[in-house]
Amino acid sequence: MTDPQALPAATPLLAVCNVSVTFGGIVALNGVSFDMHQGQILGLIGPNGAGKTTLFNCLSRLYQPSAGDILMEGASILRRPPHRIAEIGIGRTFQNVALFSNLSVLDNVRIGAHARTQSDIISDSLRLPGVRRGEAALNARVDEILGYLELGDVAHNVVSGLPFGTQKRVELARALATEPKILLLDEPAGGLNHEEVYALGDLIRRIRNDRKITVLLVEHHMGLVMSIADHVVALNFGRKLADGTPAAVQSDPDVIKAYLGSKDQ
Ligand SMILES: Nc1ncnc2c1ncn2[C@@H]1O[C@H](COP(=O)(O)OP(=O)(O)OP(=O)(O)O)[C@@H](O)[C@H]1O
Repeated sequence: MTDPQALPAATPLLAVCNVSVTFGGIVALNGVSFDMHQGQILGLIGPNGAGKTTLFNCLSRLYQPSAGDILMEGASILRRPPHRIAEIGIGRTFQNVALFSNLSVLDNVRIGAHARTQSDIISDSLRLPGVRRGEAALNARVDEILGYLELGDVAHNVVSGLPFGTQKRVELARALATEPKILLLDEPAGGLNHEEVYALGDLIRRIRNDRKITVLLVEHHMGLVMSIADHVVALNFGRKLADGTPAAVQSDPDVIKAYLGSKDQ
């Protein structure tokens, strides 16, 4: 967990600084900047093609910006490969659920927890005392998270047989098992019904409140974003259009115009 005391008050947990991304001739992001502070839920919105996924992919290190920087606790993350972002406290979920579908819920969550262990193959195979202690701590962490997300009853079920909404919770559990400081959620409401979206909003808020995890939410479901975000950043055509409280962004004339000109809700 981030200790807010550890950072100077003015240092954001995450800073997106003038980030641009081009694909051939297409400018997907054009000089986008914003800060995220510890404990915030930040909603990233914008009509189709605005650049949300591109930015999300830069944060999770799948894309490399052509200009600009992304700082986590003041240090650039841009030389870090995607499989090493968990080490610095960035966890993520995927739009269409990316679990090991033939493995159990428990094994999927253990894989997330392993991303944070210090063990290596030699000490693992020798079963050194430090490894055994690490395993016990890992098992306790996984059990706690399964309980927290009410997945205990399906812990030994194979993921592919579970309803989509449950699979999404397993993905969240796997991301939480990496003990993130920031959780990046890519359209978590996609494919969920009304009740499930409501429960998801409640869960995201609880995760922030109970576990002190900062959340970045890329989401088309405006009701969800506006009900749980403390801060909203709106993009359009790769540029930042607005940045402020949900109420301020929702009533921003440029945001209204961008949405009225699109097929989004
Ligand atoms: N891999 C890629 N190659 C070429 N162009 C891309 C690529 N990814 C995104 N783009 C383009 O970059 C722009 C931003 O796309 P992006 O997917 O980031 O928008 P978005 O806001 O996530 O849209 P949506 O809400 O529809 O998912 C669009 O013009 C898109 O066509």
